[in-house]
Amino acid sequence: MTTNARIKVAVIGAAGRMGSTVCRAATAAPDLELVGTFDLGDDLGDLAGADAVVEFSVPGATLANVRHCIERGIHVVVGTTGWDAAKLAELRDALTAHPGVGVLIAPNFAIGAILMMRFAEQAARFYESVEVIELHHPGKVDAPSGTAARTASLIGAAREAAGLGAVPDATTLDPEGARGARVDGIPVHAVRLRGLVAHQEVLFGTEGEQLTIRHDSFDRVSFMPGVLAGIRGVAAHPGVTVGLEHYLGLD
Ligand SMILES: NC(=O)C1=CN([C@@H]2O[C@H](COP(=O)(O)OP(=O)(O)OC[C@H]3O[C@@H](n4cnc5c(N)ncnc54)[C@H](OP(=O)(O)O)[C@@H]3O)[C@@H](O)[C@H]2O)C=CC1
Ligand SMILES: O=C(O)C1=N[C@H](C(=O)O)C[C@H](O)C1
Repeated sequence: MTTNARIKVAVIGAAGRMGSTVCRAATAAPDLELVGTFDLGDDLGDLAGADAVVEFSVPGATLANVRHCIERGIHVVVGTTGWDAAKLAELRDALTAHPGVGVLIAPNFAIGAILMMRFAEQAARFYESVEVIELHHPGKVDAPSGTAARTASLIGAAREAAGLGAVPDATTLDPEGARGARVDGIPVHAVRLRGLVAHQEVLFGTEGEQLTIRHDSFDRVSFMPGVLAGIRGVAAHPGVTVGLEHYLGLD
């Protein structure tokens, strides 16, 4: 009888809302072994000999943490937000010396959120108007959410490919910024409300009809199947992958 070795996993940001949930999920998974937990101020060292690290910290710290892993040849599954084009370029640069290392950057690990982004991308070319509303718990430090930014970018690219122009909007007077942020030309609005976890609506409009695509994460366990799929798949995906959909056959 052959027994497969368990994947050794360490978690950075382990004391946080997501990190602590990942620790429980990894401990419960029979094919994973939680070997190390790290948080702010801890020496990451050799990350307790982990094969793969899960990183859920803060946007200002994630690049340095991921670099630390890459330099030690350790695969990384990243959920932390704030990965703009400049940070991704630095990451790709760091990986050139470690071509066998896999890094997954996933703006959202919930399967429904991944499908929401895909459906929004598909719908984009059919509608003149679109707006993204993201709604989160008030402990969230970044706005707009990584999911909303990614959704808007995907919609923006799909609109451009379809030859659609700017979304119609006659606003010329908005001293308080009531029309929200713009990401790749798409209006994005952020709500912070006690009691919420992570939610998003994508509103599409054209003459005489509206399409609303909505996803709700009511509990952080919603992210765990995706995180575990990331841990199990990351070694087989060397280089940088943005979006768990590429591990799920959705690309
Ligand atoms: N991709 C996805 O599916 C999801 C992504 N997220 C993202 O994950 C990130 C974390 O979210 P959440 O768990 O709610 O946040 P929390 O604030 O609850 O957790 C972050 C943890 O990281 C710690 N931390 C801060 N700085 C460092 C550092 N330099 N090194 C290691 N740890 C550090 C914090 O410590 P301290 O509190 O002492 O500062 C805290 O314990 C956010 O960017 C969020 O947007 C969240 C949910 C799902
Ligand atoms: O901070 C959160 O909670 C979440 N962050 C991610 C984001 O910014 O998109 C994913 C999810 O929305 C929960």
